[in-house]
Amino acid sequence: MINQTLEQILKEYPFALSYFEQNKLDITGYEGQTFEEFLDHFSIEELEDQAIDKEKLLSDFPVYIEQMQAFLGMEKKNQVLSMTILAGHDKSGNPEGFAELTVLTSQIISIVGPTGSGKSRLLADIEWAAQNDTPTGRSILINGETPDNKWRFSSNNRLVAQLSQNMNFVMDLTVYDFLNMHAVSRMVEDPQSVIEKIIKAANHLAGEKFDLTTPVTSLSGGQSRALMIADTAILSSSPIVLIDEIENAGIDRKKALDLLVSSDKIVLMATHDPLLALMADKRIVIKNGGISKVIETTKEEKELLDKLEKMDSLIQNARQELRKGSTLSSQILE
Ligand SMILES: Nc1ncnc2c1ncn2[C@@H]1O[C@H](COP(=O)(O)OP(=O)(O)OP(=O)(O)O)[C@@H](O)[C@H]1O
Repeated sequence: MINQTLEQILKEYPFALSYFEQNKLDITGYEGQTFEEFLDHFSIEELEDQAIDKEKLLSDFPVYIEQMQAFLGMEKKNQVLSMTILAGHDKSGNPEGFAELTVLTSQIISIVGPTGSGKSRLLADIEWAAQNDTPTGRSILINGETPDNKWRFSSNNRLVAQLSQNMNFVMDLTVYDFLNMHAVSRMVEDPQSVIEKIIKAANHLAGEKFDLTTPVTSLSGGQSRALMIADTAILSSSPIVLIDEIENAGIDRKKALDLLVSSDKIVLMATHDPLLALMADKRIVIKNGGISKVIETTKEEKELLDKLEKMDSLIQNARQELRKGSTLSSQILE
């Protein structure tokens, strides 16, 4: 907030105007400046004449905003706009090959590296919002600051939604019951329409269709994945989605990522799949437990991705034909 202009602050917190009024501060004409810049425009004489205590005004301001928010019942809950990883060290104790990495909402970051190199450890550091208290020594910032403890200790305010490879349901519910339970616990206004939206999105991702009456225990691996991704994108309050390998998930991976990104999530995925790795905006390369570098996906790689996607769809078609019991011919390459 301290870096926001007065105009931005008033847009977000209209009641801030009364703070300025109470303190007899006329901000007219200074809307494009920060509060500190505005206070800096007073001359020493003016500060003395008007008994303006700059330091106190600045430090009281966020407290006032917080108190007013709580009073008005509009506490900011899950507004995460960015996540920053501050470097730690690899398994041998050497510093990581980057200093800090900030990821914004709607960005996708892939994590690549050999088996056992520490991909899951990085995801776990993020999930736990590490504060130099895990084997890697990394720290995680949210919106540029040390995260509030609610992210670590509250079950309602989960920072991270994990989508892991195995999604085996053990409960005896229909898809409708499952979604309804989630919608009610999230206290959404119109559960019915949210449920409709999720099942539609899930079927858009899944190879074989299913409906609300299907018991969750009889969903295929791909269907349950699709359901969880749609549920996470549409109903979960967690701003960060961590995906551990979705290569063989039997879903349309591109559509799945598009859906998550369109819901303003920060998406990080550990993967060995070139298609997924290149769909990301950046990729983190892990070696020996440390991030050795962060690569921005190049224009050439994005062009290559187009070609790889075409090759991939040929393979998918071949797979589809085999499933149907067809005999394959070189025609599938056309
Ligand atoms: N910087 C580090 N310092 C100390 N231990 C680490 C570090 N990074 C990872 N480890 C440990 O190394 C082991 C392997 O890491 P991890 O399971 O994250 O690898 P992975 O890349 O996810 O492997 P896979 O691809 O097989 O899933 C874990 O026990 C993890 O806690």
